[in-house]
Amino acid sequence: MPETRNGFRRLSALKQLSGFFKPYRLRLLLALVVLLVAAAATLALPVAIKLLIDKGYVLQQAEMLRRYFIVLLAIIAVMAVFAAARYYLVMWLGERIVADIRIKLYRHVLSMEPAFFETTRTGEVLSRLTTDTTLVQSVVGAGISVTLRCSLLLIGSLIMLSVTNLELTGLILILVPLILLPLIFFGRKVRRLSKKNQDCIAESSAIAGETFNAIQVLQSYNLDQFFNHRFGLSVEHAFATARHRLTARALLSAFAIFTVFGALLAIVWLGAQWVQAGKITLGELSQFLLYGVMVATNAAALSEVWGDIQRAAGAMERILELLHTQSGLIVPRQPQPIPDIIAKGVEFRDVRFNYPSRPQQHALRNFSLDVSPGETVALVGPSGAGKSTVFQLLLRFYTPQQGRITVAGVDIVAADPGQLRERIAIVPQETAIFAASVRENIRFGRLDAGDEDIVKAAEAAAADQFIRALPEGYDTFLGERGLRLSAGQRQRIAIARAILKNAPILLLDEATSSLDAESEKLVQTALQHLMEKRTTLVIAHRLATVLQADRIVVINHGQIVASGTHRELLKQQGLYARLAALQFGNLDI
Ligand SMILES: Nc1ncnc2c1ncn2[C@@H]1O[C@H](COP(=O)(O)OP(=O)(O)OP(=O)(O)O)[C@@H](O)[C@H]1O
Repeated sequence: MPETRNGFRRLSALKQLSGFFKPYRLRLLLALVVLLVAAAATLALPVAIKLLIDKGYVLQQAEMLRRYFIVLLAIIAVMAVFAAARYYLVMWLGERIVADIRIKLYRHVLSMEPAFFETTRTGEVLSRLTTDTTLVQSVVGAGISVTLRCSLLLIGSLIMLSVTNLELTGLILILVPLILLPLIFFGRKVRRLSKKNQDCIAESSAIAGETFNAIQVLQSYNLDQFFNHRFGLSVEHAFATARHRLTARALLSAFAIFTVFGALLAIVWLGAQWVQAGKITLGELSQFLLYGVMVATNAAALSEVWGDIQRAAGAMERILELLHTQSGLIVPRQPQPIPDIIAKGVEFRDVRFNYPSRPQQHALRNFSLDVSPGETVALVGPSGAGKSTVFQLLLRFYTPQQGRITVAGVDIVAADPGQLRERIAIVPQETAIFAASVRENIRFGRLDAGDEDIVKAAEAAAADQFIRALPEGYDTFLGERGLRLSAGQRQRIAIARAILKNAPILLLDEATSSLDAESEKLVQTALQHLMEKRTTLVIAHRLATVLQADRIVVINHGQIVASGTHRELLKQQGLYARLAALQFGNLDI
């Protein structure tokens, strides 16, 4: 029984759906009314048929017959109209609520701090956004409707049965569970087998996806035979599980048809004898049979939908867990405004920080750095020294455990993170290109920018020329399946984006990938434009950049170990001299 108890416990997750129903209370009420009317019409049908047979046919009264036919037609019309209205209203609610859940989930996930994405796999979040919400939709839409309708019809037809004939009702109450229990048992087995079948199909799709992505490697190593065999095995495995499922399903239908119709036959046989003996009328027997069928079909539908509801409750549980995850970023109630024109620059004062996932290891410690307005400071240090961490903290993706960071004299913890990020433009090492046109991709720097501003930004980023040479110029679609840009071109798009943003602070993570001399020159020119009159922090990988910087700060093990100009630092013969020799090669400048 623990599975059932667990099932009931899980159902409490579905209760939380009521909050999502709130804005649509009127529609919900209307759906319930429509549901009731449709159920009442369905329940009235056997009574009308009984009257038609007994009063119309048996008594051979033409006028009566016509009248009952009209009543029957009216009942059928009400059933049809209200069933359609019920379907539309209930399914509408399902679609609407799931759309609301999706929007809320996406908004929530987007507001999470980067630490959340370190511990949660993107695939998992995506699956909650798509698969889990679809499961919930099946319940909110069809599931609730089926449960309510079938419960109403089951109870209604049982009452009507007992009113019609108590003895036969007793017989039905014995027969229905006898038929249903094995059917439910078999049904579960079939469901388990179809899940297994789905998993096998998913596995073969995964193999196909993997090979299509690596098609060049696969062909160059002549691996087609190998993967043909592997894919074939996986498909055959899926076929074998499908065969199992089909066998079980076929047996299930044979059993269902035989038992259901057998039971009906038994009732008809018994009923026919009673009709002959004058115990009941023919109409009563027909009415009884119809209610009997209603009891059986609705009980079957309810048992079927129970599994769906449980699965949806599990999905809802996972969705709620995600919705209730709090972002670690604390936003002050009354944030201190950061002035637009930064007269005081950026200051790190005695900052100590370790990433949440590595509490023992300081990514930065005793870190103090002043960057004056308009100054360019180059950060240099070995891999893992903490250079990117400086950026992460300044953007307030994380909060330091000790010390403070101020921008224009305002402690960033007291500021609104949105406003803080408005004041900062970042050019990362790897440019994110979205599935949109070149123009839109640059516009992400400032969403309200006009087309002219975009072209100007692209010109300043030395990107205009290559963009115009693309098949559709600025309207060329970039992205996953779109045109591929070279590394240098991608960087210049990112620079154009940052120029368009026109923020007073610039964070620049220079790409380590080497560009050819021509692109290198273009990117450097673009960067010069970008750094003009901005307070700039740059993680430097190129000699030209360090030479241009007002100051170079050398970081090692999360601490500043030296600072000065290129020449000064070279003279000290310390870490910088060694790094520079390795990274920049020729130092005779
Ligand atoms: N998200 C994270 N979670 C845990 N530890 C991290 C995280 N990001 C960086 N670190 C660790 O913090 C330290 C500083 O990393 P950081 O990325 O700032 O170095 P870096 O100087 O930018 O290195 P590189 O030049 O290789 O990019 C490293 O030891 C790194 O392993």
